[in-house]
Amino acid sequence: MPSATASSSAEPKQVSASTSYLRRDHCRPPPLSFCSQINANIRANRTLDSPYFDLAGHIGNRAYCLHNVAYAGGSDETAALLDVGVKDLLPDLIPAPPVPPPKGLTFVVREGEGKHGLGMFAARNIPVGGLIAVERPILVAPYMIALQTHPESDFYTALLHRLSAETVERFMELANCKPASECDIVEGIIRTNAIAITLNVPSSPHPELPTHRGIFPNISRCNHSCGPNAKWQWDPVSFSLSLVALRPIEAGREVTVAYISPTCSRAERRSQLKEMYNFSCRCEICARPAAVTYNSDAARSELNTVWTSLLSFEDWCLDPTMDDYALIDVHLRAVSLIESEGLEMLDYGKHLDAIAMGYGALRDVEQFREWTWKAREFRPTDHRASRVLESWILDPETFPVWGWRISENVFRKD
Ligand SMILES: C[S@@+](CC[C@H](N)C(=O)[O-])C[C@H]1O[C@@H](n2cnc3c(N)ncnc32)[C@H](O)[C@@H]1O
Repeated sequence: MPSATASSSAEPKQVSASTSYLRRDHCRPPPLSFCSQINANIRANRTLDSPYFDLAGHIGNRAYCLHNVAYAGGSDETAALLDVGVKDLLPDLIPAPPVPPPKGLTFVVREGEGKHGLGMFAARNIPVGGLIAVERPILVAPYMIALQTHPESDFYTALLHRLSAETVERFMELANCKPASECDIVEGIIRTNAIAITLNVPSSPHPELPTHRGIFPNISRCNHSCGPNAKWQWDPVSFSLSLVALRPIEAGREVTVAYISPTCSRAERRSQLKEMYNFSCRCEICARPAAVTYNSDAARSELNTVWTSLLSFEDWCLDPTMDDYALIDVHLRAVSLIESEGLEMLDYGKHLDAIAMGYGALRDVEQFREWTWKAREFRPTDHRASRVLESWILDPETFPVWGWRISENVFRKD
């Protein structure tokens, strides 16, 4: 296993773009009982928004191809298993990432003290919003390919044959949390390291079509934390995944992401991680004493519903019977819970914006400036937004909803 890997040192061999088509009999539907089980799961999954999903129909209409993605001016290599229709919709040449990879060494991959195997560690101080890595996937496959009757591993082996020896070696060095009794090594590596990505293709009438999984040479090395200090950002146009800091990360600290939704209870999180990735989570949040965990579970459950129970800014502006601080207080509470739980991934920036906006609507110059500054600090790399926020700090009266909650309330109809 590599002991240290620089973000800028990956130089895989270039392979020419090519496509080969798989025989259609690879797409025979699975047995009925299996279909009903998958149908029930997909129909119940509200994020897929597919209440009438029919697996047999889905499989019957699918034909897959193996394809080497071609990148403009780049040396990255990606072997992809794609639905033929999806492949036809992708451009022949994928453009460069909108933001170039950070210059110099931002991380190293090494063993940590936590006995999590290898992990990513900050090689220098990284500010909030700082870019830690930008990478192209080594492999891409549809999220639903597990449903083929043809052994899944055959597809993956065919994909690996399309990559250079160095890239295959890097892939084979990735962690495998699956026992041999469950699947072969290649499939185990994919299931351990896959990150969900969405391709730029229309989702209707098959909402599951854009969803794929990608394996990344370094970013897949990130270990999990229930209070992660970084997040993934996938750009479907440039086929690139960025790793971005959610809090300042000191040099030498481990960079972590959340593999699962962090808003469920400690027990639920641990059971999901055990089932999906076969590990007992050793993150700082899980290691806290029982009394803290009790409050933490309650805080996460509250954060899970904060947006659904929230009144709108317009309603708050309109209703003179409502407390002036009703809306701001909800967002202040969310910010305090997020900070104590290390959950900046849960719309922290949106809560900061809402608080600043609320104080602006109340014409509270001091608080407006303070919270607009916090909102600006949370997204230092978004230069356009920073300029706008700075101009409002300098001259609050230029803020578009300045004073809307008081006196000449523009929403009030009477
Ligand atoms: C995607 S890999 C991460 C990189 C991996 N540590 C390596 O050596 O390549 C996922 C595996 O890392 C380990 N892991 C990740 N986060 C962990 C955590 N919070 N506690 C314990 N083990 C963890 C588990 O073995 C898990 O199956």
